[in-house]
Amino acid sequence: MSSRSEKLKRKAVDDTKTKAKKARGETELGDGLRWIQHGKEVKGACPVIALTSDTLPGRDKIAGFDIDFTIIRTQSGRKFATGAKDWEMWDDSVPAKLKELHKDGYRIVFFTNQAGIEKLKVKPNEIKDKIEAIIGSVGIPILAFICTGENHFRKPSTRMWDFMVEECNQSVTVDLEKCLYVGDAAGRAKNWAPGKPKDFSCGDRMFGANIGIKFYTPEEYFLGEKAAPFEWRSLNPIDYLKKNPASNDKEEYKSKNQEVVIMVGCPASGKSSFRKRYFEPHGYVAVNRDTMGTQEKCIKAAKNALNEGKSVVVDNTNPSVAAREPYIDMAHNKEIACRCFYMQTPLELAHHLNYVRQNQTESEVRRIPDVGYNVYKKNFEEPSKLEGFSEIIKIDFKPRFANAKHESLFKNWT
Ligand SMILES: Nc1ncnc2c1ncn2[C@@H]1O[C@H](COP(=O)(O)OP(=O)(O)OP(=O)(O)O)[C@@H](O)[C@H]1O
Repeated sequence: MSSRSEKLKRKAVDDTKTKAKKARGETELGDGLRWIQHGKEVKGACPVIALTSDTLPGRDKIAGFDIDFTIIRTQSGRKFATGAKDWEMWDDSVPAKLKELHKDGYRIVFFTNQAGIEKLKVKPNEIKDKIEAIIGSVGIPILAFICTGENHFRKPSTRMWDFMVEECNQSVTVDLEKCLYVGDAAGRAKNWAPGKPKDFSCGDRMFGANIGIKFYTPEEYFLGEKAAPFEWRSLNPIDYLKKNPASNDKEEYKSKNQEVVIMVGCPASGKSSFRKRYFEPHGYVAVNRDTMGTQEKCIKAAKNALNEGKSVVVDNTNPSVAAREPYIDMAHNKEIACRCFYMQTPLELAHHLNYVRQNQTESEVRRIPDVGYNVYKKNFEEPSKLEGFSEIIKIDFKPRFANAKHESLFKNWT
């Protein structure tokens, strides 16, 4: 056989082996590195794709890095890469610095939010190929965790980190004091350095803070620049709790007489928690569109409960006069009182609670998107006694925690 046909044959065998490896989720990188999927699938997509290894020994020191505009930048100069090959090192110093960390006993780990995958704007293979190429070019084993959408694992949630230390570090305990995280989403304002644009978010800095490890921007870490000023851009949960310590009040809101209670408040302002705490234990029947499906079903359920002599609590956002009217009419027809409980939870806090709730749930239930808040704002009409309420009671938010996990999630930046 000619040497050319031998070469072709060898290449065909190699290609088949590579294909088989790829089909098994394995890479050409060695060290047992292979791609896995993690988390419950939603609409056919897994929330996390991860490059992990069962054979690499675990390490107690983790150096975490965001990828885009931290480890690499686009070669094209665009904001978003035009393909798997559109990248170059963010700075020439990056590979040497990563190698040095590796030599010093750190496990290098990439954590990247890639919501473009869920939006079908970017293919998982494009990101995977890019990560493999980066690792190949640095020449050390690196783990990688890709969050594929706006799900529970998205930074600044610590879930990708938790999964990495709990299940991908060969049971070696991580020493947070020695760990660090580097990312460009650091909350810096426009012109934080001459001509620099505003950071698109503060998510990387929050991610580091939520884990409880040191955080650096790429400029600080790779170029040795001084720390630039920044803003968190959302509720400061620790400060909030200092100013508003958790309460364990014994307030009572129930009525001795049959009545209709209408809750009013934006998404995640705490309405359901409130009615579960103060009304349901006293036999009030809750009607709620999220669980019942439609307004018609809520109205029917409310009528039935009232006819059985029970009190009813309408636990919807109820922003408008029109949304509240059918329930006020029901109360008037029955000649019973109708009270309005109007949540005063500030919007920024409700947004925070929206994320707390997402992180509390093990299921795939996600936070209410911004559009839910916009619809509420658009339809909002301040509740008034002229609508027929016997009383309007404004409820200030008081933190109360069901358990330690709830409290610790509340303390996370979101
Ligand atoms: N007083 C509180 N202290 C601490 N956390 C709270 C409190 N009230 C509610 N939360 C948390 O805030 C999140 C949202 O609360 P809840 O589901 O009660 O809001 P909601 O107004 O009923 O939301 P939606 O309108 O979307 O149904 C939950 O994670 C809940 O645990």
